[in-house]
Amino acid sequence: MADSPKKIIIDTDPGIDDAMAIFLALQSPELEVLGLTTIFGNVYTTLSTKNALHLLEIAGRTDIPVAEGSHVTITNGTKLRVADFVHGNDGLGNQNFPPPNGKPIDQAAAVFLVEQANLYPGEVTLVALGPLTNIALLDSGFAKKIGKIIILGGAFFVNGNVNPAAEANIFGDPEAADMVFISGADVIVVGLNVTHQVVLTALFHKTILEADRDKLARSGGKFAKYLCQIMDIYFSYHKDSYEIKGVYLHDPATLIAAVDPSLFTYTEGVVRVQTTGISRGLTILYNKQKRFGEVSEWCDKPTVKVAITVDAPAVVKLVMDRLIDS
Ligand SMILES: O=c1[nH]cnc2c1ncn2[C@@H]1O[C@H](CO)[C@@H](O)[C@H]1O
Repeated sequence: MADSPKKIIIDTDPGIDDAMAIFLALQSPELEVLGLTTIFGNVYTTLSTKNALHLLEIAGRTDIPVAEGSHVTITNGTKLRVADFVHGNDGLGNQNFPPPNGKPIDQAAAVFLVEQANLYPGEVTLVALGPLTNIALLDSGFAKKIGKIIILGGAFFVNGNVNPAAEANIFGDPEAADMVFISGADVIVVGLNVTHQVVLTALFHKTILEADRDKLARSGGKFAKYLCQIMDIYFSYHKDSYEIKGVYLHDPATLIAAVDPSLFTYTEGVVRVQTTGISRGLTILYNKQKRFGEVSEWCDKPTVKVAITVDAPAVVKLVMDRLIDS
């Protein structure tokens, strides 16, 4: 008998690549989406919630609940940095879609997460695609009850994307991220060192006939077409910032780690987050290759699994196939 699908909750800040990851999840028979929880990051939380509801309406999956998350960081910070220059003012490529008809459920994200983890102890995978505030709000009981947390965040041994030190999700709430990394939960972290290898190619000159973007546009896939409609700004941001003819698939690659973790390799160690100074948001992995003599902030802390390599062609193929076949 086939395994029953893996129950997942996606904590998200949609976001163009979040939209892609949400659609992918809905297209993956290996997964059952229990709900979406929202957070600030690419946009403010209120807009994340609207976008999550909108995307579920586009998908015809209004049966899936959306629980709104925190509007402030774990330290009550309100000066949030959102990435409208990456995703547009509306988070979805400046398309001015009509507001969604649906509403979030009455439960806050943190309450919904605890309820689902209690309902299915050890069985729920939380895929965290934004800053980690909602998860840091939960106590140690949650770390024990949740099956796995797969996090898009950090930059291990490479530069960040907010500045040379910090990746955007960790930079959004460094204190929260540090709490989650040492929470003792079964955590997998997928950082920029891996997601920057997973590129969806674009046609910018006529010699690349079979760019991924064109295959999506030419396909009849409902999700592929919708994504092509919203993705222009994401492509031009990558061209301007990185001079690449394509886009990084941060959120979709992380979602694929829930579908098939064997497409990645991992190293295990303690991860801490720098919370002060010019390197605020820096993720530091202690890989345990040396036993240090002095007691430090890395001693006796639970380890997490950090993705180190990825079968990028296989991940891109899975993403493409599932969006085209929709
Ligand atoms: O330069 C950037 N600043 C802020 N957010 C970014 C930037 N580039 C990409 N992302 C967004 O942050 C997550 C990965 O770090 C992804 O959700 C991506 O869309």
